[in-house]
Amino acid sequence: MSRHSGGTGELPLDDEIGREQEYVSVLYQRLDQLREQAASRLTDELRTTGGTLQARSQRDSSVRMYAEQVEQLSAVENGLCFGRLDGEDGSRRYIGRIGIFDTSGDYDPLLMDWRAPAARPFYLATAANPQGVRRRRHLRTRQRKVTGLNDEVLDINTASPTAHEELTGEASLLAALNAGRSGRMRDIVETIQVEQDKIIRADLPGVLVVQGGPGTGKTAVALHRAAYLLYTHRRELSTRGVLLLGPNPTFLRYISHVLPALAETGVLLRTQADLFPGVQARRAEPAETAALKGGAVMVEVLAAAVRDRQRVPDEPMEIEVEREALTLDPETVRAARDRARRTGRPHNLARAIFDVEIVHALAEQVAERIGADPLGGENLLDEADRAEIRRELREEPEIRAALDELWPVLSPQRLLADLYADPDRIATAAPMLTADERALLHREPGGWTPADVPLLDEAAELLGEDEREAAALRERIRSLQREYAEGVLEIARGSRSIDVEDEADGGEILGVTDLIDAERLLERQEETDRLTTAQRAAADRKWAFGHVIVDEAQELSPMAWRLLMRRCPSRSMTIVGDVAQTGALTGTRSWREALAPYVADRWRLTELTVSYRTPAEIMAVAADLLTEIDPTLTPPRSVRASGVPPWDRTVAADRLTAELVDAAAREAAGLGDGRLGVIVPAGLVDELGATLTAALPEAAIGDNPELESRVVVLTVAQAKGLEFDSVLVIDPDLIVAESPRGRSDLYVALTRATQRLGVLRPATTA
Ligand SMILES: Nc1ncnc2c1ncn2[C@@H]1O[C@H](COP(=O)(O)OP(=O)(O)OP(=O)(O)O)[C@@H](O)[C@H]1O
Repeated sequence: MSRHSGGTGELPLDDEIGREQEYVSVLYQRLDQLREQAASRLTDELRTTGGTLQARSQRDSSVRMYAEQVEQLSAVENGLCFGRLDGEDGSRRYIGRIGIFDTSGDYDPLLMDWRAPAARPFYLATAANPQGVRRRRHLRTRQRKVTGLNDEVLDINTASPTAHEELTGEASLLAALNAGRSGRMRDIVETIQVEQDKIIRADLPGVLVVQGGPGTGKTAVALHRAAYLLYTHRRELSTRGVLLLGPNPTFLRYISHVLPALAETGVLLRTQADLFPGVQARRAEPAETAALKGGAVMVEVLAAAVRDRQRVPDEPMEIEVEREALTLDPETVRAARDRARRTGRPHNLARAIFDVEIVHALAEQVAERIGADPLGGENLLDEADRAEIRRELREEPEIRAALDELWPVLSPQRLLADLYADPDRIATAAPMLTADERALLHREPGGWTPADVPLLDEAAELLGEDEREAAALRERIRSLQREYAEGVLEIARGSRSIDVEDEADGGEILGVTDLIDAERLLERQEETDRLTTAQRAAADRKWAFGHVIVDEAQELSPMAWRLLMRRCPSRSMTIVGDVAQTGALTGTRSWREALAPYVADRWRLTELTVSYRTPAEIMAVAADLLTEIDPTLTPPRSVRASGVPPWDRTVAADRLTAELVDAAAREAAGLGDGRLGVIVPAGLVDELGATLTAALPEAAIGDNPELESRVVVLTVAQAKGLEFDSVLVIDPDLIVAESPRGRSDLYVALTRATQRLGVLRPATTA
């Protein structure tokens, strides 16, 4: 394989770039036309009023379609076209982020979507297996300008002996890997590698596990797979949606630009904390409590907690109805409870049965009293009279209060808050836990933790939906619709629309936002649901996604797996993670164990083996640690060396802060346009963060730090999945000591750098 970063051997480089520029300029002209068309159609649709219900519904779909088109066409502006394939048969195909056709002629493809089957040789063709390709060309562009190109001629006879045969587009790949980091993840669409492509394009059905060491591109692959699946299975997935679950909000922000840049806006990005609609779980709690709540034992605890709310009184209960005393004895209540339980319905739905039984028993008492024959004959009331008595009793406030006390209708939040707040309730529901464990569950109400979310979901299943839940869903949908309507207007305003031109021409046509505001647009959309699938899915706890992708999946607890499986009854899932990086106590060390309860052994394992992030010098340090974590695990192979050996310095404990400030300032000065990550023990983050921000005002710190800052101070939990050009790891021994899976945490910390790593440790005084 021969490669040319300059000329192609056919034309001088400048001429070749000039020719590519002509082609790329045509593509951008077409992109502009398409965007303007979509924007003007959107504006037209928004102006349309009235009509039949069907006409309105049609218009609403058009509004959504054109709004999405405008967004997508704007998102692919950068790097629209990045490659070219020259076939052995003389054919030429340009590859890019979306497909563009020549509508003036025969609908020839001007640009082929990278996900189209015919674009695949761009990623797979090698000199040994050229797949009909003579030459692969990578085009480099800045904004709309072609700035360079790299060619690979796929000819086994001229293949360079020094080239890595397993890498495709090596020069472009290395350029991407060595580029400074920006604090936002970038897509890898220009340089996807063979082992990654196979995962991205794997079949939709079934559970696919992607195991790979740090920096092997798991997150990148997960995101590109989402884009590929939406393109290839658009019809199935556009109605059910795709969920991508990530470990924390900082991580989601880090990856949030990738899918839009691939023209895909339909994927719902969420953390576990956000998976119960209406709850934002931001409360903190100790790792042991979270671990306990994540354990499968909580299924039993919650079931018992629900049963505990179905009460049988110890003594007969007196209920006064219109100055007459009725009595509910424990046997009657027990019989009603058993009957309601035997229906197998969720608690809130079984309440109706319980009510019928109790009211029936009380009505019999009333009937006995008022229908008794003074002559000692049969009761004088017939069935119709008794039915009337039951109807009246059901309306009696005293009786309703008694029923509410014995079998209250509960929301998941109520059940869980009451349980946590009361040691007696915990003791009744959790006899299988130790006293210490039970004490961990006890807490005052006020907010939810991420570990509570799967429990709320479990509780919702046990309790069943009640009217309030349905009403809350309607309200959430309405508020989302309002946001959506505002979003559409933003797009119409932001796009280059005909309104502006018309006005410039002195025309009288009003701009779209003069004609309608978000509230009115919302009203017009009331009858039909115009939300995107992702938005509706986010609002609805029971939504069944078409595909679920989990990143950092090793962190999920058994309770979180249960929740996720409920959201994906089709079991079409991509599970991405690294069992060597597990930080959570209830996280998994074995995919088999985690998945067995749901799919037995019906899942496929794929592995990524090459680290694109971590240079060989840093990987060697991490590999030693990996052997300590689990000698059977193999570290990934680094794709490159940086030539910079990592350093590891021990300093006097009282000098740690000063040395950190010096090292951070030194690293920051040499960063160029890159980023520095300072990873510190959770127990020191406030103290060291404060010192560092005082010395380096550009440093960011906090629960959800700004990753685009040049220097970011974070804990390992926050750094999960992220990367920086240069990384400082502070007090590794404390990182190990303070966390339940300490060495795995340190492994994560040591593998975040793309170029340079330094470790600072305080000397022990012993
Ligand atoms: N084919 C590729 N071309 C260019 N860059 C790539 C490629 N594959 C991976 N990378 C880059 O390597 C880095 C690591 O990728 P990613 O974050 O997806 O790895 P990961 O396996 O999820 O890592 P971790 O387990 O540490 O979270 C990213 O900067 C990503 O863009």
